[in-house]
Amino acid sequence: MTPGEALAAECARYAAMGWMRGTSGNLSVVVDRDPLRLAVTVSGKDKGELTPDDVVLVDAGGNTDDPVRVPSAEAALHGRIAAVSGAGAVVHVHALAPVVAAERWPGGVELRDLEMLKGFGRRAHDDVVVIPVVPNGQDMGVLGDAFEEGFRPDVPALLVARHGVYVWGDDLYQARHRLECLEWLLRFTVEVPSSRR
Ligand SMILES: CSCCC(=O)C(=O)COP(=O)(O)O
Ligand SMILES: [Zn+2]
Repeated sequence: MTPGEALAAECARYAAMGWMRGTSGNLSVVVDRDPLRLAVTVSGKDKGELTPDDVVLVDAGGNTDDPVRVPSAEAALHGRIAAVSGAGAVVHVHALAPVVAAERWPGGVELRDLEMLKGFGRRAHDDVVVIPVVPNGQDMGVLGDAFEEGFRPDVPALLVARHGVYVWGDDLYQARHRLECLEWLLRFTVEVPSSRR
């Protein structure tokens, strides 16, 4: 499968889950590590209807020399996450539970004692996972600096307040599995009163 085919297929899956409403969300895969180059989804299109041609090659700063396609407005944050974490794929969706969780716990969202933590690469018990939250903004350099400040190699996710969630992994499939488990964990956390958790 080409990067374009894989990105379009993953977008269709997330869109069907209601996590890419409107034209929201963007995905990327690393196609070269040195220098870093990523294939990222185009900006402003319905991500449930992408074709394999709707991807753009960008550098670590999100810049492209493609004369036609416009990369995601968030391509530079994908580049920063891939550079800092070593991830091979970065996914960003606008699912609701991550945004509600970030709103309630702007200092970071604590997760513990849940079996689904294993799907996020952590232990179900005797472990506390804190998902960092950064303020939203339109400057990807500022967002990237905030991400890097709170980066921990054992937490492959970032919540952007009033915006959405980023998750990454070795490839699109690991990123997807982590995202699906994290969304479940965050939904549980916002829906179940703290006295029951
Ligand atoms: C209604 S979506 C607003 C922009 C955004 O947050 C997003 O994820 C999509 O941006 P892109 O440039 O990748 O289409
Ligand atoms: Zn977004």
